Amino acid sequence: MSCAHGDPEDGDLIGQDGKIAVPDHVADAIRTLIAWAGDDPTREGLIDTPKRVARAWREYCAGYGDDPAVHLSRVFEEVGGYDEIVLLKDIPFQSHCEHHMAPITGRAHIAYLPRNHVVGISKLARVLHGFARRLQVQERLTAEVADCIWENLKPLGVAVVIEATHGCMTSRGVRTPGVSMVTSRMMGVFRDDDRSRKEVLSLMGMAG
Ligand SMILES: Nc1nc2c(ncn2[C@@H]2O[C@H](COP(=O)(O)OP(=O)(O)OP(=O)(O)O)[C@@H](O)[C@H]2O)c(=O)[nH]1
Ligand SMILES: [Zn+2]
Repeated sequence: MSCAHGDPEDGDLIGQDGKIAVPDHVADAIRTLIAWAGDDPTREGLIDTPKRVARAWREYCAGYGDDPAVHLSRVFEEVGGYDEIVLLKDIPFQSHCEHHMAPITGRAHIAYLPRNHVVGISKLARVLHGFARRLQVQERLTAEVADCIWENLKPLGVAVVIEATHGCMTSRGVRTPGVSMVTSRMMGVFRDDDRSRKEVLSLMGMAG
């Protein structure tokens, strides 16, 4: 599948402008929402908005066309005997909550303890984005990233910590800006061994 970056997927029609053609029923749904929100979808500034919104949502949700495990299929074994933690820290990401389709904006720290091979470091961020570009809850996003690395790299340990703010809490509902949600998933040695967990949390800049 090809949609990791919001590119057209198989079966998408491409319009004369080279962009994904938006089906009428999708544009109609967005027009209905604009009218329900209180504006006039036929006024000049909003005429093309349904198409823009539809394409934006295809981009926000490009992860549905991505199989994150594929990013972990190429591994390197010549690492000079390196057998310590590998950590990718402070990876910014954007997702959308499945309850309100509001933005989730945050940072992830992803670590693993290699067994006998490593993966190209950018691939950890690709796995994160593959799951983040879907409708999510933060707990599931955290678990999916950790499970994907665990199952595909078969390392000795995986640790994923995500800190994020939820638009559905800041701009609506309880309207409480400035709070972040922290979730973590520890597997293998990071779950079973206190010292390993403390070490990885300390490398992540979190009190172990
Ligand atoms: N656990 C968890 N909750 C989330 C996440 N994203 C959004 N939520 C929460 O999902 C809940 C949905 O609650 P509901 O009572 O069904 O919906 P609501 O009436 O819109 O709730 P309010 O946001 O409190 O106005 C809210 O408390 C959100 O803050 C997430 O990633 N994880
Ligand atoms: Zn929400």
